[in-house]
Amino acid sequence: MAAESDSIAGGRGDGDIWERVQQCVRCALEEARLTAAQLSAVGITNQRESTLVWDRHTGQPYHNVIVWNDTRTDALCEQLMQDGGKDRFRDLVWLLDNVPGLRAAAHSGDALFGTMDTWLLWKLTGGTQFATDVTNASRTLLMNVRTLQWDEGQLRALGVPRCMLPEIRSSSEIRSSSEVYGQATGVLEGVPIAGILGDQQAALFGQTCFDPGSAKCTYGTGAFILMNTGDTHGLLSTVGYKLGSAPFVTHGLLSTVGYKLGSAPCVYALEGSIAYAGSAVQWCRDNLGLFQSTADVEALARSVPDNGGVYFVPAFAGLFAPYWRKDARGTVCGLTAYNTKAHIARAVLEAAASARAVLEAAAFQVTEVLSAMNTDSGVDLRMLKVDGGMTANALLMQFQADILGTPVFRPEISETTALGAAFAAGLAVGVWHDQEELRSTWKRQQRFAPELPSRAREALLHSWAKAVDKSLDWIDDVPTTVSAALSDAADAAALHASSSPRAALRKSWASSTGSLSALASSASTGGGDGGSSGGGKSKHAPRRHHRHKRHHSQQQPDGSGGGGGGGGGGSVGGGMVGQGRLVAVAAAALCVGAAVGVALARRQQRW
Ligand SMILES: Nc1ncnc2c1ncn2[C@@H]1O[C@H](COP(=O)(O)OP(=O)(O)O)[C@@H](O)[C@H]1O
Ligand SMILES: O=P(O)(O)OC[C@H](O)CO
Repeated sequence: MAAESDSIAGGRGDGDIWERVQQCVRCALEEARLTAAQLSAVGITNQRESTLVWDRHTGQPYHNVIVWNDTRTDALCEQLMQDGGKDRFRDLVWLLDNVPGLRAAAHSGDALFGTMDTWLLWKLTGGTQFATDVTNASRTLLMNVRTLQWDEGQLRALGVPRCMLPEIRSSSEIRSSSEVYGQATGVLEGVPIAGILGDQQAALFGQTCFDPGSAKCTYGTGAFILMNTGDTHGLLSTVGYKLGSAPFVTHGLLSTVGYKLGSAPCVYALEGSIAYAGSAVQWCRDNLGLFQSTADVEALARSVPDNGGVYFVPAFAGLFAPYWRKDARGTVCGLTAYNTKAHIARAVLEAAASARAVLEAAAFQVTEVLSAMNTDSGVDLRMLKVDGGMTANALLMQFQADILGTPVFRPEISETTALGAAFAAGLAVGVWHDQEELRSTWKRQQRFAPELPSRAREALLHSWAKAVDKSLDWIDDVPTTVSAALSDAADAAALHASSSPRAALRKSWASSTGSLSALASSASTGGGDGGSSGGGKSKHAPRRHHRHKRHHSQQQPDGSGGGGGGGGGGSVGGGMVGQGRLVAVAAAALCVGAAVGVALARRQQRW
């Protein structure tokens, strides 16, 4: 089924993923000058929520992968919410509803469901092992986070047959060869697969955030902050609401599974997710052509002393934590009346100020999530451990510390996600003896201390909050482009009944200027040219009730879209020296949508 066109956001052929994972494993082995036979164990870590359904007999997927930030299932979510649920797992239900014959195949036991870890485990073991770990299972919202088993009530409510779901196991099958996930075949022939962790939980583990209150932020495509909350699912006192077996929702954060080592109690975590972080930098590079490579953003941003009053809210597919607003859209604020079109053209070409704003946006978002976390957990964060591709950017890291008012620690190994998977697998087979030993391997590469006076910090946060406010309330039932207004046949009658496409566009414009009622009335008399672009103290757009039926401005013609282009090029690397005679190398094979952390054991060699 990989023949269907693959868009970055809309899905990927499974064949691509499997092929690329094998390629990356080969590359990792080659670079490390090792053979599979020299490996002690392999751990799998993966982009979470991304979903695949395949035929158990042929191994053929029924559909492309639906990745975590795909918005094609928005309408389904709306429907589920109206039916009384919220945050229910949507991707599998969408597939069951939309792929011809899939529901019957699911009920007959022919169709298997998995997140990418399950798919890779199944492929690596020649189709003999069908399992997932608690962290990945928890992201489907089909698992009961207390019993750590599939929730029968939830399955019934969503019409998901139990027989298509994998067995749920721990994240690290500790010290028993009979308990590892399975033995690999093919490219990793004979190697025990001994650990599985969703990528963000793997980073938490790789950062050795083992104590309650310790937290990390991974800056990749999105940015994900996880704080260890201990072995009791204990945020009940601050719970905002809870529905079914879905995680508890507090201040826009999710209580989720952190990791589970063998038969030890499960460790939980509080999570704040930000949809666009590194992907906003990619957007500047690819869609605006502001610079050649993502690393160039730092020099461009450093070429101006500050953001010049420009704020950029990358709400391309709405805002995730702590807002969870699907109606928000990307916004650039703070352009002044002094700017001419020449300034705008120059700004688009050089974009120094906005490049800085893009970086700062990531830091602002993380700061907000951490502030919500402090409130919910009752623990004040004293330091933040960071990892992921964006942490190469020292300007961003310094700004993060400044705006947070808390030191930021960058480790020697920034591919902490792969490292965490290697740790989980290595623990299982005895490469490391315990978590204390893992903790002792964590090395700081740089500490970024906050330098910004609190007065300045507060001023910036104030302006950021205003910018966020301006990004809200953008998407409603009215199309925002001429083509959407004209081509939406289903809406034509309604539009003609109430107004014209011209009026619809004016309405969107009015919303953007915060003067909806004035413009709506001028539209009805045929007047109004969009109003003044200049001064005056603009008030915030009036809040309206939204039904969010369609997201015209975001979706692609195929209904996909909104994704941030998760994943990215492969990267292989990361080295560390273990205690004693064994040296462990975490080799990350990052593919579109999937990553394999390989724990390699080798004697007396430094990497
Ligand atoms: N020097 C840099 N400055 C800012 N962003 C960067 C830099 N280098 C990489 N990035 C961003 O980091 C992201 C890749 O990080 P990575 O951890 O590999 O993400 P993922 O695991 O989601 O694929 C990309 O979105 C890229 O734009
Ligand atoms: O695409 P990433 O690497 O930012 O991570 C995706 C997360 O796993 C989504 O839950």
